[in-house]
Amino acid sequence: MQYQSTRGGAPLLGFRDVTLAGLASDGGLYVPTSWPRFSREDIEALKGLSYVETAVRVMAPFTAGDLSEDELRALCEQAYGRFSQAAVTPLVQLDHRHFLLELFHGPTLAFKDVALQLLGLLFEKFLTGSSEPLTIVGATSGDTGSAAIDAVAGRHGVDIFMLHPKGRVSDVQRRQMTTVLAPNVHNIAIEGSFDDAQAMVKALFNDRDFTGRFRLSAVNSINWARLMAQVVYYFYAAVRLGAPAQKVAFAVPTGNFGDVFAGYVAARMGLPVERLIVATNVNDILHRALSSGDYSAGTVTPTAAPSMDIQVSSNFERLLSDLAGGSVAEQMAGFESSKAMRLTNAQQEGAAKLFSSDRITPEEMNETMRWAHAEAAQVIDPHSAIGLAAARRAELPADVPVVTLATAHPAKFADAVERATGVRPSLPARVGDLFDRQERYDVLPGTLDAVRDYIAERAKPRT
Ligand SMILES: Cc1ncc(COP(=O)(O)O)c(C=O)c1O
Ligand SMILES: N[C@@H](CCOP(=O)(O)O)C(=O)O
Repeated sequence: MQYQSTRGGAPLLGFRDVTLAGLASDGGLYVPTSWPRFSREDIEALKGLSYVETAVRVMAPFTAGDLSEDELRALCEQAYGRFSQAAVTPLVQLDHRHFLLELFHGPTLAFKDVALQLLGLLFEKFLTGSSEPLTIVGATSGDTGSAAIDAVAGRHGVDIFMLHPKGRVSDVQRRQMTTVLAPNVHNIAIEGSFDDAQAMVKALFNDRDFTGRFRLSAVNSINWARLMAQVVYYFYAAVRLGAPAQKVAFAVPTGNFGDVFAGYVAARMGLPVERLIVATNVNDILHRALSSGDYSAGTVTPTAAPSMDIQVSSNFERLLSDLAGGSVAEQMAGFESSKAMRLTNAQQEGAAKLFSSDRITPEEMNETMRWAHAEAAQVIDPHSAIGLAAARRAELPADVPVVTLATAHPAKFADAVERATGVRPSLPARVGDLFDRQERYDVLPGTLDAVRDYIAERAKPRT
C-alpha cells in the first residue's frame, strides 16, 4: 500500500514510513493512493470474529508490504489485551433503534486508546534496530495526550512532548497526563486554545531547521495509523447489527474530524453506512461547513465537552481532498492565510451523500445525559451525549439502527455529569489513585518560539 499527501507535493510512502513521518513534508496529510474494497462476502466473513481478528482483516490491506498478517495480529493482541472488556468496544442497546458503541474501555478511558495502544507498538516495531531517537510532538484537548503518553511512557529512544491548553481540560484528563513521571514524558500547558497548540505542532513539522535537528513524529490523528485503527470498530459494530444485509448509521461527537473520517473510510471500503452524523458543540465549524459550505474558524468557546472545543479540524482536509479527487494545496493555503474557505459545489454535494451534521447546545447535551440515565439506565459523558442528541433527532429511515460513538468514560468529566444528572460517576479502580499522585508539567506562553526552544533544549538530536 502506498500513501500520498493531500497537497500533492510530498513523496509517496509505504505504511512504515507514513507511520513514522506523521505529517507529510508539504504540510499535507497522508492518505492511501486508493481505498481497499471489501465485497459483500468479505464483510459477511467478519461475522462472529473477535475484535482482534476483525482488526487484522480490516487493517491488513493498509499495512501490506510492511507487516505480515501474523505480525499485525501479534500487535493487536498485545494492544487490545489491555482493554477491560473482552469485546474491546462493546455495543449497548438504549432503545429499539439507538445503540452506544463504548470506546472507552482502554487504559486511559477514551476512544483514543483504541488507536494509540497500537500506534505505540508500531513505533516500537518500526524503530527496532534504529539508533535515531524519535521526538513525538503532540497537541491535546485532553484525551489524545493521556492515551499517547500511556502508550509510549518509558519507551527507549522516544521522547514525547504534549501540549495542552492550560485550564481547559478536566482535572482527570490533566492528571492522567501530568502524573506520568517517566523521564521521556514532557507535559506543557500553553496559554491558549487547542487550535493554538495544534497550529504550533504543524509549524514545527514544517520547520526545516527543526526537522533537520530532530526526527519528529506525530500521535495526533494527522498520523494515518491513528485513523486506520479507528476504521475497525465501524466494521465490528455494523457487522454485529446485521451488515452487510443491514445498513447502519453512526453519530459521532466530532472535533478534529478524525473519528468520523474513519467512518468515511469504512464506507469507502464497502461497509453499508446509511449516514454519518457529525455532531458538534457550539464550536460548530464542521456543522457550518457541512450544512452550508462555510468553513471559517471563529474563536474557541470553552465548554463542558472540552475535547471537542476545536475550530480548525485537521482531518477535514482528508475529506476535502478525497471529494476533490486530488490535491487541495491551494484551498488549504487560502484557509491557512485567512482562516476561512468555502467548499466547492462538488465537495458540498459529495459530502452530502453520506454526511449530515448537527450543533448541540449545552442545554441539549445536559438533557440527553438525563434522558440516557432516566430512560436507558446509562450514565454517559458530555461528548457522547452530544453524539446521542444528534442521533436522536436525525432524520433516517425507520429500519436503520443508529450507533452513537461513546468516546469517553463519564468519570473523566464527573463534575459535568453530576451537574446534569445528579449522579457522580466514579473512576474505575485501575486509575483510582489518580488524585493522590504527584503532578509534573511546565506552563509556557502560547508562542511558537517558546515551545520550539523548550523542546530543543530537552529532545535528543538526530545522530
Ligand atoms: C471524548 C472525545 N470525544 C470526541 C472527540 C472528537 O473526536 P475527533 O477529534 O476525532 O473528531 C474527542 C477528541 O478528539 C474526544 O476526546
Ligand atoms: N480531542 C482531541 C484533540 C486531538 O485530536 P486528535 O484525534 O487529532 O489527536 C484530544 O483529546 O486531544
